[in-house]
Amino acid sequence: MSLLKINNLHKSFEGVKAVNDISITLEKGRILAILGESGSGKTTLLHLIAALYEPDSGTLLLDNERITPPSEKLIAGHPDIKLVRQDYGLFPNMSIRANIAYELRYYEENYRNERVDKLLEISGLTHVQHHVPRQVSGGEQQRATIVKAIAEEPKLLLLDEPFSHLDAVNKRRLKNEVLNLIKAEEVSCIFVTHDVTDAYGMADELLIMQNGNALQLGSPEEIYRNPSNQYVAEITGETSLSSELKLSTQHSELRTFLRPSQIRVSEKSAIKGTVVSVKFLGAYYEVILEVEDFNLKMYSFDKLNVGEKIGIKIRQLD
Ligand SMILES: Nc1ncnc2c1ncn2[C@@H]1O[C@H](COP(=O)(O)OP(=O)(O)OP(=O)(O)O)[C@@H](O)[C@H]1O
Repeated sequence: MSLLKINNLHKSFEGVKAVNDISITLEKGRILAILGESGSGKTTLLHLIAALYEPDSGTLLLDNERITPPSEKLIAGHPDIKLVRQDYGLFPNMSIRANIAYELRYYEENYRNERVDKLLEISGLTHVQHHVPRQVSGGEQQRATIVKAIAEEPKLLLLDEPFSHLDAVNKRRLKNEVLNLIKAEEVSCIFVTHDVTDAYGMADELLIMQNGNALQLGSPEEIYRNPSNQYVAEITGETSLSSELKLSTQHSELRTFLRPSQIRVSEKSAIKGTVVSVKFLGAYYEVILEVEDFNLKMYSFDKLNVGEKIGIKIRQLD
């Protein structure tokens, strides 16, 4: 069942089309990532969904009811939609527990205490509940901000660059924790990011934006395998080659891009290449191979040597 329906949404600022004719449907319980580089319109779209910006045109429905735009309300926003901004938004002098309890201040005390206990538990913050925000880590602050936002059980949680402050290890950990939180609370979620690795493993759906336009919407896997153009291919992962592929008539059906993982060593293959460079990347090596007039990027678990001639096979992604 669809929770959010956006049709032909437009928003311009002084002639700049920040959001240009965007349509999205989000099913209940799903997680959508909006991916785009700086200035592509991600934050504007999030603010339109949160009813914090006035759309120029288009419709927004939550559970089949129109999301009332700011011009028709005294206070902008929607009670069932919570937006978590890039700054943490915690009260600095209140404990983590008090920060979360504040969201439930209008509820009866017993319910409030029980709910806060549950939120602390599912966010793994029970042990730091009496600390003020500066006494906890960045990841813990971010989790506290997110549980504050879901305290009142919103239907839709919007996260603006939720992982941008964190180093790689903490980012991986927080992604798992946020995913568990969202699933435990059965909340639907839209988050924006400029880094596709934030979306992989977390988002059910992915929207690629550029200059206010929606370039492609689909599952991360579909888009990775079948990007609609070179830009989408590049923003969703590494590409092996950026110009037209004319390696062999046998492969003429291949698209104009290749993923490094499509290229495999095959001694018997008629396609031969020379290793130009080898980079150690931890679990694998990144190898640049000169094939005919092209430089192809591929991955190898075995160390290859610069100057070595190898045969390669190109496989389809789907
Ligand atoms: N309040 C505003 N007034 C004028 N122009 C704006 C305003 N908000 C956004 N814009 C413009 O709209 C376009 C989209 O901006 P937006 O902040 O939505 O992009 P973004 O993808 O979220 O970027 P970032 O990743 O840098 O946050 C940009 O060209 C931006 O300069």
